[in-house]
Amino acid sequence: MAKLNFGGVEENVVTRDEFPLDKAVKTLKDETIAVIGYGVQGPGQALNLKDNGFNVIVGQRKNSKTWDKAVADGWVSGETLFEVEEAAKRGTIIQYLLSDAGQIAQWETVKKQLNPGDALYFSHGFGITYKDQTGIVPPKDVDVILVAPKGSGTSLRRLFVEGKGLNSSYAIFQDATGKAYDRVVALGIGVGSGYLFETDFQKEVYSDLTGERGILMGALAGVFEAQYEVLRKNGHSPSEAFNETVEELTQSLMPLVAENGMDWMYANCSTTAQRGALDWRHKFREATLPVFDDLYESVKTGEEARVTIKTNEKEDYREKLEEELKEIRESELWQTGAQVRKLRPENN
Ligand SMILES: NC(=O)C1=CN([C@@H]2O[C@H](COP(=O)(O)OP(=O)(O)OC[C@H]3O[C@@H](n4cnc5c(N)ncnc54)[C@H](O)[C@@H]3O)[C@@H](O)[C@H]2O)C=CC1
Ligand SMILES: CC(=O)[C@](C)(O)C(=O)O
Ligand SMILES: [Mg+2]
Ligand SMILES: [Mg+2]
Repeated sequence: MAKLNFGGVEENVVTRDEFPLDKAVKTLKDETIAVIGYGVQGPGQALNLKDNGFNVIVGQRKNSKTWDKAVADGWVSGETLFEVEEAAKRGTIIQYLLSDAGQIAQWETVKKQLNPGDALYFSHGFGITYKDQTGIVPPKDVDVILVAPKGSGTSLRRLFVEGKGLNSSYAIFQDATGKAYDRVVALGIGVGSGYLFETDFQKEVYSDLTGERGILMGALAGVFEAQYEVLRKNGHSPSEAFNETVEELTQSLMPLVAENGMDWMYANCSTTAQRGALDWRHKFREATLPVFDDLYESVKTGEEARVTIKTNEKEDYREKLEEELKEIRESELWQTGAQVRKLRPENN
């Protein structure tokens, strides 16, 4: 493990130089990795591990869309693709990648298949941290570890195919075998992480729930809508409002931030933009800080977990979700977006 300096703060991280892929493969050469669940993270992690030379099988409910997706991706029924229970039985490392609500529903089944010395792996601290609500309490004789890729499973796979990668956090909740560290790091490198930073299950879930409800998804969508509305009610066309709110951000400015930081993006904009943005930055920070404080509190008290579990365990969850996404998709803002995307030079 290396200590690296992040803006003046030292952190424990694991890099690929220190723990190369061949070392990871060697570490897990006698293990069978059972990836349980083939939704978003499942395919990304399972396929990356397989292509990196690990022994991988997939566990998924038969007669489901995702079973068919696994078959289409090359997993073979009875050889590398099994029902959840059978895969959990065969695995020595159980990657528990059902949806967080699905993990609650399947826990008794999976728990029965855990043998002493196995490793139970999560990509989220949710099940363990909110154990009072999830009932997920692993037996004492298994390792309990976490690798949480900081992004969608879709990006994890896409970037891997392009020879790039996402960063992930890793954590050890329980080290029953004395091998938990080697196992978790080998898996983190195996799923295609760039570097691994250390965390614990609680910090992972608190930061992740804050991030996705905040700037990564919730705040992003809300702030887009607010600015778009102000432009529209002041007589600007949909094209003008969308380009000035979304398109310029995703196509021009965020790639600059990704490449070289916020100051560099500012440096590549006009002096007029710089002056105004530098002033308004403070006002936006002050306006949103209390909302972020509320959000963090709601995560910490378990309220966010409660709401998530309650809605996600309903039978018609997927249908209800689709209705809400449809409302966004069919709004003027995002319909304009669809039209604008078609008109990008590379798309026509
Ligand atoms: N979506 C993502 O890219 C990310 C997800 N994670 C974490 O990874 C884990 C997996 O998440 P996703 O891939 O998004 O899950 P998902 O919502 O795509 O579902 C995964 C699988 O769970 C199965 N499933 C759901 N309910 C079930 C039930 N009651 N019984 C049996 N199977 C059931 C589905 O068929 C699907 O194959 C979660 O802990 C999540 O928080 C972490 C980082 C990013
Ligand atoms: C993609 C990711 O890391 C999220 C947003 O936290 C999630 O899908 O849960
Ligand atoms: Mg998340
Ligand atoms: Mg996340």
